[in-house]
Amino acid sequence: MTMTAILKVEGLVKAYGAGTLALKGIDLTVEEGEFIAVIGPSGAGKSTLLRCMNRLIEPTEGTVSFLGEPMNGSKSHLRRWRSQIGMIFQHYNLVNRSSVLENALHGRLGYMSSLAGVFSRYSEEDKRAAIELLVRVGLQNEIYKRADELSGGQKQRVGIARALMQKPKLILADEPIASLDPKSSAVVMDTIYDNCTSRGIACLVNLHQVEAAKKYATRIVGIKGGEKVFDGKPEELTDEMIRRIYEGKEHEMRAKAAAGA
Ligand SMILES: Nc1ncnc2c1ncn2[C@@H]1O[C@H](COP(=O)(O)OP(=O)(O)OP(=O)(O)O)[C@@H](O)[C@H]1O
Repeated sequence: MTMTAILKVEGLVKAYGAGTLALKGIDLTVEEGEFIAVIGPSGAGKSTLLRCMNRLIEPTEGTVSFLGEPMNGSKSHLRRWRSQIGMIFQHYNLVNRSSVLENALHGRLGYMSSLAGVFSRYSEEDKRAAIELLVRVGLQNEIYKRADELSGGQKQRVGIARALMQKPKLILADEPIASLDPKSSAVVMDTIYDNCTSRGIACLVNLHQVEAAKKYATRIVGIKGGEKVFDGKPEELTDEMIRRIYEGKEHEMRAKAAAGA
């Protein structure tokens, strides 16, 4: 049986202005059911890669295809594309003065007409689904609180519920636990992992923490200086390879591995 590629990146190059070549020709395919961790030192290009995948950043060269279809750059295509890819951010990107429930419902915006979206006219079905998801991520007592009343770990779980509300085929998470303490990090990673695997959602997550990558990922991709230097199973990621990926920035890896342990 051949697996369907969810997302395919070919020859991806990103230059910021004239000076910085952040990605130097990356090829990467995300298959159905995969939970991929992208690791690498700061400045390696992890965020740039993920943002090119969702077209938050325009690649300089190369193609990105989603479910076999290359992104054509039109507004309607971009809208449809983004509605099927859930995003989870390091700093949560919630609307602070809105309720937890409203923030989760924002995941439906990509599927609504602009007018219904402007007036937040969510269907009863969407509201029930949002409440169900918020219960599932452990926020049953926070549903009507304002987002800014929550702890970091709780905010990130709202971010997860919002992404799941899109009923996405793929979730892209950009350092989802970089701002969290170890205990909240574990809860957030468990929540992402359980929900993606039980719903058949592929996931690609940028992580600083090598330990967390090894614990959750079905596949690990190592990025260094804008190039893919490792792509394999967690058990194939040797200490020597980890040293190579973080060469010259070992302090970062150790500090962050400890935080993720
Ligand atoms: N908007 C930008 N303008 C110019 N250069 C940028 C911009 N964003 C990123 N860069 C540069 O591109 C390179 C890759 O950055 P990127 O943020 O993708 O790395 P990263 O691996 O995600 O790092 P971190 O773990 O610190 O977030 C770095 O050299 C960075 O300085």
